[in-house]
Formats: sequence, C-alpha cells, structure tokens
Amino acid sequence: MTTRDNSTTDPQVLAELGRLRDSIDNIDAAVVHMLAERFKCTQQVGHLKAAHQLPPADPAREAQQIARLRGLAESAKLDPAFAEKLLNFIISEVIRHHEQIADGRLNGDGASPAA
Ligand SMILES: C=C(O[C@@H]1C=C(C(=O)O)C=C[C@H]1O)C(=O)O
Repeated sequence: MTTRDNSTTDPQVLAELGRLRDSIDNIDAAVVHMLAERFKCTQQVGHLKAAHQLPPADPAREAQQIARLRGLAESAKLDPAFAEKLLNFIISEVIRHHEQIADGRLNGDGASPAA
C-alpha cells in the first residue's frame, strides 16, 4: 500500500478523520477514568483481603467474570477473545497490587501504584 501526506487529501475527508479522532480521544479518556475507578475499588479489595488473610487471586471469581464478559462482548459485537485477553491483563495487574499490599509494599487507595 502506498502512503502520502495530508496536503493533497480532500478537506472533507480530513474533517471526517478529525471528527472520528475527537470521538476516539473522548472514548480513551472515559476508559482511563473508568479504569482509575476500577483500580480504586480493587485496591480496597486488596486491603480487605490482606487484613483478613485472604489470597490475592480468586480464580473462581475470575472464571465467572470472563464468562460474563465474553457474553457481553458477543452481544456488543466485540471479539470475545479480545475481551477475555483485556480482562486477564487488567486482573493480572490487580493481583500484582494485591500481592504488594499483602507484603506491605503498597499503601493508600492505589490511584497511582508503585511500579
Ligand atoms: C478484585 C479481586 O481480586 C482479584 C482481581 C479480580 C478483578 O480484578 O476483577 C478478580 C478476582 C481476583 O483474582 C476480587 O477477588 O474480587
């Protein structure tokens, strides 16, 4: 496929591209805000688990979430395999935080966890 810069592209095409990118930027911002809220909740779960000697990971709960999310993805015409991969990626980070909390390496509400 050949590529070229924007200088000769129809202004209407560029306007449409700009409009779509504005929506993409809004969606990305919403995703970041929703993830931040999710991590605030999961940090609290991590502290609760650590205080009551519960394990950081709960595979049975994860299996339920994956099954539910795959169903939601299918209804929304999103690839269920992609939805599962994304959820697993997020959950693995949550479990890492929970292990840090249990080891006393992470405090606070976890809005910006240590690396
Ligand atoms: C948040 C929890 O801890 C872990 C993280 C999960 C998640 O991010 O959704 C789900 C299950 C657990 O492996 C939980 O047990 O609810």
